[in-house]
Parts: sequence; C-alpha cells; structure tokens
Amino acid sequence: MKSCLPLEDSQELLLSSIKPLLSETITLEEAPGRVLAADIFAPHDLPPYPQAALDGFAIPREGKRGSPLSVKRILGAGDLPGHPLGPGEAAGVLTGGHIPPGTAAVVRQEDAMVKDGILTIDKDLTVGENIRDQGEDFPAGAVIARRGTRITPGLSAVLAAFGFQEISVFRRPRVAIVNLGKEIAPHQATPLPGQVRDSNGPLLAALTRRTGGQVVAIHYARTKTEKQIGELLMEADVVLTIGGTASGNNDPGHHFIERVGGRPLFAGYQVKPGSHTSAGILDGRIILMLSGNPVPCAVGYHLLAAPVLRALQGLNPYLHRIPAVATNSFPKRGGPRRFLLGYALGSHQGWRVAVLPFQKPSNLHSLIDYNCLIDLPAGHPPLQLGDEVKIILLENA
Ligand SMILES: Nc1nc2c(c(=O)[nH]1)N[C@H]1C(S)=C(S)[C@@H](COP(=O)(O)OP(=O)(O)OC[C@H]3O[C@@H](n4cnc5c(N)ncnc54)[C@H](O)[C@@H]3O)O[C@H]1N2
Ligand code: MOO
Repeated sequence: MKSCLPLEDSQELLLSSIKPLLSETITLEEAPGRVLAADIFAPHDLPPYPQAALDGFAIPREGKRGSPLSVKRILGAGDLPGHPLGPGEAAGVLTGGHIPPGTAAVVRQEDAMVKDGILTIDKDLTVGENIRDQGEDFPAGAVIARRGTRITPGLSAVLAAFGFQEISVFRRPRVAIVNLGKEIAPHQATPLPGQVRDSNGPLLAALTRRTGGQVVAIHYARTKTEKQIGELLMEADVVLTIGGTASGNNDPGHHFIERVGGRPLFAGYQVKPGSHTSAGILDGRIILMLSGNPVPCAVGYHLLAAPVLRALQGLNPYLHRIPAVATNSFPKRGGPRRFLLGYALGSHQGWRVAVLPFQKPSNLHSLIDYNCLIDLPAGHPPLQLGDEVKIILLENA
C-alpha cells in the first residue's frame, strides 16, 4: 500500500481502478443531470421544413418594392401551405409557420401594406430573407451530443424537439455512507450525553446527489457490527466512511478496509486538511475513508470522491482549475498543499475569491457558502489580499 501520495497520484490510483457503470434507459423527464451513454444524432432536419422567421407575407421572386401582389390566403398557426405561390401572389404567414413552395422571401408586416387584398412592399428584399432554412439548426445526421455529456436542461429541450422518448444513460453510482464514530447519532435523534449529531452524513449525501450519485444508505457503526456493515456495502458502488482516520492504529477506521475484506490503495495524501484520508477497494467498489472533521470531510469529497463518481458516470473526472484574485487574506503558511473553502465570483475583471471566515477543520461555518476550493501550493506564504491563486470551481455552485 502507498502512503502519503501527492494529490494527483492518489486521484490517478483511484481512477485506474474503475470504469464507467453499465447503461440504462430512462425517460426524457428523468434525463436532466444524467450522462449520455451513447452518441446522439439528429434523426431528421430541424427545422424539418423552411419556415417564416417573422409574421408577414411570403412573396415570390418577382416581389419588389412598390410592385403590387395579390394576397389570396392567410396561413394561420399550424396551417399547411398546400399549393405553391402563383404568379403575382403573396400569402400571409406566421413566425415559425410553413411558407408556400415558391416563396423567395418573407416581408415583415411592418414593411408591407395591404389594401383590398393587394400587398405593396415598402422595402427591398433579398432572396431567402426572413426564411429559416430547413435543417439550419441541425441537418439530419448531425451530432447532437456525444457519449459522456451531462444532459443539461437545454440538451433535454433539443432531445424533446426531436421526439426522443427513451435515452440511454450511465447508471447513477450507488453510494453508501458509513459513520465510524461510535459517538455519532442520526441527526433526527436527540443526542444522548456524549453523542454528536451526524452532520457529515447529510453533507456527503447532498454532495453525492449533486454529483449525480444516489445514496443507498447512511450507516452508523454505533448500531452495527463491521461484519454487518461489510455486507451492506455490497449494494454500493462507492463507500464513504466518516471519521476514525487520524491516529493510526488507535483509530477504529485504521483497519476498516481489511476488516470488511477490502484491499488498501493508499493511506494518507499530501493535502491539508484531511491528510489522513485513505482509500481501498472491495470487489471493484471504491472505499474512501474521509475525516470526521467537517472541512476535511468536504475537501476529501471534492478531491477524491467526486472524481470517482464522475468517472463512474462516464464524465471527465476533473473540474476547471482557474486563476482568481484573493479579496481577503489567510494567515497560515507552509506545510503540504492546502485547500481552503472559498466563495468565487466572476466579474468584468476576471474571477475574484474570498476565503470564507471562521475556517478551521472542526468548524461547520464555512460550509454554508463555499462554491470553490482555493488551491495553495506546498510551502505557500500567508495569503494576502490581491494575490493570484488557483481555484477549483465546484459543480452547480
Ligand atoms: N493524535 C492525533 N489526533 C488528531 C490528529 C493527529 O494527527 N493525531 N489529527 C487531527 C486532525 S488534523 C483531524 S482533521 C482530525 C481527524 O479526525 P478523524 O478523521 O480521526 O475523525 P474523528 O476523530 O472520528 O472525528 C473528528 C471530529 O469529527 C466529529 N465527527 C465525526 N463524524 C461526524 C459526523 N458524521 N458528523 C459530525 N461530526 C462528526 C467527531 O465527533 C470529532 O469531533 O483528527 C485530529 N486529531
Ligand atoms: O486533517 Mo486535519 O486539519 O488536517 O483537519
């Protein structure tokens, strides 16, 4: 087993142990947030026929400024055009509606005058003006989206426009959360003396769902034996344990991976907070042992668990790491690579980031607003207002 790896090495070790989950078929309503398991191509042209881009009149090639045309029909919403435009004929058309065959352009109603069924145009038009071409949005056969694309609300609108009813997506990773601390009680319970309400369980559950995973259980070592927990883990693709990471042999978490029949992958990584975080594998399931303190628990989730959950869904495991200017300071210096919880805001001057106040591994406070991790290199000096730092923007933040 490897000990105290650099962050990237621990991430690569985890990712080298997994491949995307199998696919399943879901309805369009269930699709946003899921990840395509196959490329999707346009089954036909969109628009499927030439359309008017404006409310106005379809005019033939000979229609010119000042020359009168006879308006023989007005097409309403959903009306089919039927026969082509005859010589000297114009037809009333609506935005997005059919235009009759033989239409050279559409004149908008503000540029036209109709009196006693005779249209006079107030403007010169070029051929094709104000006509949406058939297939201009998507020609038949064009790529709509590739395998491994997260389905956005916008993509689901495109899929709806083509009438896709069933969509092949990667299965959502099933995540089990296991509290190893004997003092930890479910948050719904009134804690007895000595007990602590579980806040990391709900934190990890919410983060898991935001990354696209599903939470199959939150277990408590207080009420279950390791053997029972080991059996329950079989229903999960990923297991996140909480607590018992810090003091080696003395901690309940130290031998957890072996005791449930798993193989350790690494013990500790070169990241603060949460340098005691470790990982193992059990029949292809990743087990991540996160810190009991809330801030390193969250940081460990974003740096290790989220890339695993994204890779299991066929997504790029990593998020954008971008420069930002610090809007406040942080006094600590030195030590291993450090991640701080930050609040980042894009502005016309680029990204700016604030270190969230009350930031200490055991404090919950900075969890409220964070939307990024501030990545300070090993041995960094104290952070000063105006310093440029690298930040990792978190999903949907
Ligand atoms: N002798 C040493 N002690 C500690 C060290 C060390 O190196 N040597 N490291 C400290 C650092 S740094 C951290 S971070 C913590 C890591 O703690 P553990 O991961 O071992 O977690 P626990 O000791 O089980 O719990 C820590 C703290 O968090 C509370 N906790 C645990 N689970 C939950 C939960 N689900 N919801 C809310 N709070 C939870 C627990 O009650 C403790 O207060 O270790 C330091 N100690
Ligand atoms: O892991 Mo502890 O600070 O490193 O919170």
